[in-house]
Amino acid sequence: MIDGISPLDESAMAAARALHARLTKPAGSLGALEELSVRLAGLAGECPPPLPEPAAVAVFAGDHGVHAQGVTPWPQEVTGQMVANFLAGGAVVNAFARQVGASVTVVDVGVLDDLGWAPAPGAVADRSRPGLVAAKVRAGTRDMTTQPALTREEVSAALEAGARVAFTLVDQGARALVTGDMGIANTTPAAALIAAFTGSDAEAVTGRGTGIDDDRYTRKVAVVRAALATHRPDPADPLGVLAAVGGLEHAAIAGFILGGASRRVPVILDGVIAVSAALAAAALAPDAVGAMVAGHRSAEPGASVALAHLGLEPLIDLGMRLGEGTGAVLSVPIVASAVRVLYEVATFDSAGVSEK
Ligand SMILES: O=C(O)c1ccc[n+]([C@@H]2O[C@H](COP(=O)([O-])O)[C@@H](O)[C@H]2O)c1
Ligand SMILES: Cc1cc2nc[nH]c2cc1C
Repeated sequence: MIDGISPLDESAMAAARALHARLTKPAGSLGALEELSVRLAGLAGECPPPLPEPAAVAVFAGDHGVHAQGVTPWPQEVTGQMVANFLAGGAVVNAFARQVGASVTVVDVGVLDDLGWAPAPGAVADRSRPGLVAAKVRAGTRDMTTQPALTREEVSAALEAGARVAFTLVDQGARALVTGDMGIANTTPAAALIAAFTGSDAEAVTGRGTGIDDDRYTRKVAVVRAALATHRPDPADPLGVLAAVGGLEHAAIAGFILGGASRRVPVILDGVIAVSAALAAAALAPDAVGAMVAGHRSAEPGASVALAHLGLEPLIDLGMRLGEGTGAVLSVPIVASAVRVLYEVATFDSAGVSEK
């Protein structure tokens, strides 16, 4: 899969730039949307590229051993409880997805709760619950302050689970993939991943997550710093970084991004968890960045550090810090509009509009 991720197609991008020059608008007047549509043409290898519809959100859920260090005020069981809420259609991501016509798939890669998947003794597990992909690699990570959060084998399994979800959604007709995450405490591994891949200081990339007071924030920065000092993760070894200080949803989202990139389908990134995973995906396959669209700028400081490292400008900035895929889902109509211009806008010639 990684070997199949190749650079953007230069001739399709040149065709999109040439088409933009003939459309009835001043050159450059659509700002970032112009370069986005050019990039999507390069990704698809054709101009115009396919409209990025329908979009499919995958919410990857996992729990975290580092929760024991007091990095979040929320109890761990909220992760599993929110999975149930997603499946019932009652979370913010469900409302936003309905607004833009996107599907929501929930993927358990590491929730502590068995979510009803553990078969009763002697019974065969019923894995057919709608909307939930049962792909638990293990029930939560280990505490990264005392040992590596994951083994390399567990990281590989989560990467593969994420890629499989991307392949399935594309096979089912999705033309844009949207990353979502749910995991109480997961902004701590996200910060550690961003520090490891960008070389930034722990304090510059650690934020307040769901919302924490100054005491807890100080502890959270110290936890990130201690984990990095203990494991000294090597950014040239992305699996090793994910194993040392990552999370199962972070690894699965990295695989999801790589899966989408290998199918040359745009992957719209949500907040700090998604962009920390994107750093791992880019370290594994640098050309995967061509498939990444930064849906929004999360309020978490690490998100901006990661986006700058990836060279991505987010489409919207509403001060959001929810996760679930919510910020990325809001950007789906913007991505679609960028492409629609290439199909529907008249040229100066066809519309009889004078050029300057
Ligand atoms: O997407 C973001 O940038 C984001 C920022 C802050 C919090 N979150 C969400 O909040 C949870 C993690 O927050 P915390 O404080 O427990 O680390 C997890 O479920 C994330 O989806 C998400
Ligand atoms: C209620 C709640 C909803 C969430 N959605 C994503 N992260 C979350 C964290 C909490 C605490």
